[in-house]
Amino acid sequence: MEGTAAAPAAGTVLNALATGRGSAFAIDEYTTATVEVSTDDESVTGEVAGAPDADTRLVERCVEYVLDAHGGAVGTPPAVGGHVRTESEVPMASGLKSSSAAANATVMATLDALGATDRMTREDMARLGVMAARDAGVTITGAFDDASASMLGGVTVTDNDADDLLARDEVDWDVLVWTPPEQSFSADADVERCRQIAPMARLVEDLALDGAYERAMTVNGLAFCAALQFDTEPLVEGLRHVEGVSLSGTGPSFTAVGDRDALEQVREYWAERPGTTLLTTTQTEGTHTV
Ligand SMILES: Nc1ncnc2c1ncn2[C@@H]1O[C@H](COP(=O)(O)OP(=O)(O)O)[C@@H](O)[C@H]1O
Ligand SMILES: O=C(O)C1=C[C@@H](OP(=O)(O)O)[C@@H](O)[C@H](O)C1
Repeated sequence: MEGTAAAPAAGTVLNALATGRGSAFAIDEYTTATVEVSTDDESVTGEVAGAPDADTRLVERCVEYVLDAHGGAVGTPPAVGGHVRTESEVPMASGLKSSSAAANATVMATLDALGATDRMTREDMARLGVMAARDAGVTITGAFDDASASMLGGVTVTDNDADDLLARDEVDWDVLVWTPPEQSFSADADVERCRQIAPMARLVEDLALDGAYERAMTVNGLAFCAALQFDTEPLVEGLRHVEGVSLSGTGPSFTAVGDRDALEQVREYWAERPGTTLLTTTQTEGTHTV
């Protein structure tokens, strides 16, 4: 029994490391998971296409959680083990929510393999991936902001302490992403410095809950570049042409949002920097079976 699902990456409106409240928006770049479940082999294994040394504990834990909850729900005999393989357009540990996309795709693909996608709401599928991310140690707050944006599509605002969805909205932006060649694992972020800018994070939250996402993400970008010691110059370059520009997550990627012509101009600055630039769009459908 095999199932496949694709989950979008996301960019940041509000990084949750300061207050536990975060906001993110889905973008049209995907991680795909294919899961084969077994009724006799109890092992759960994982692989990442093109990255033989990648840490597969997150996606294996996702398969285990779904099998525990629903392995016996549909077929007899029950599914007791499985193998997951992910393929990704999303660079790992670059601030573009590769972990949330991998978890969401794996949870939904496992349910698909069991013929059980109607047994959980999509919000709860995202919560299961968050539990797995906490177990695997790849997150600070659980990152329900990123997980919910990737699972539901559009923009979400969340309370990551309670895994509570405070708001969801749909936006239609072009999105420019600059990804420097370095990696920055969320689990290694300087949380103490982030907490010191909590008053700014609360302002960003108010703006996001009022629907002023672009202004919100720009304030987020200035505040978190300061806290996490990233260069603010990419933000200043972006603000010449668009209203929304930020460091994404704990970096090192930056995103800018607006219309295509303006983003083409920003791309000229960002393309001078090491790494890659990508023009994409927001995504409203969220995670889906393939
Ligand atoms: N395609 C994938 N397949 C399996 N696990 C993945 C995949 N992408 C990311 N991960 C997991 O997520 C971790 C990176 O998470 P994180 O540091 O939060 O980066 P990001 O900001 O991209 O989410 C990786 O070490 C790995 O455990
Ligand atoms: O681990 C976490 O709790 C978080 C990591 C950050 O994202 P990245 O994983 O993209 O760095 C941040 O934006 C998010 O709000 C919470």
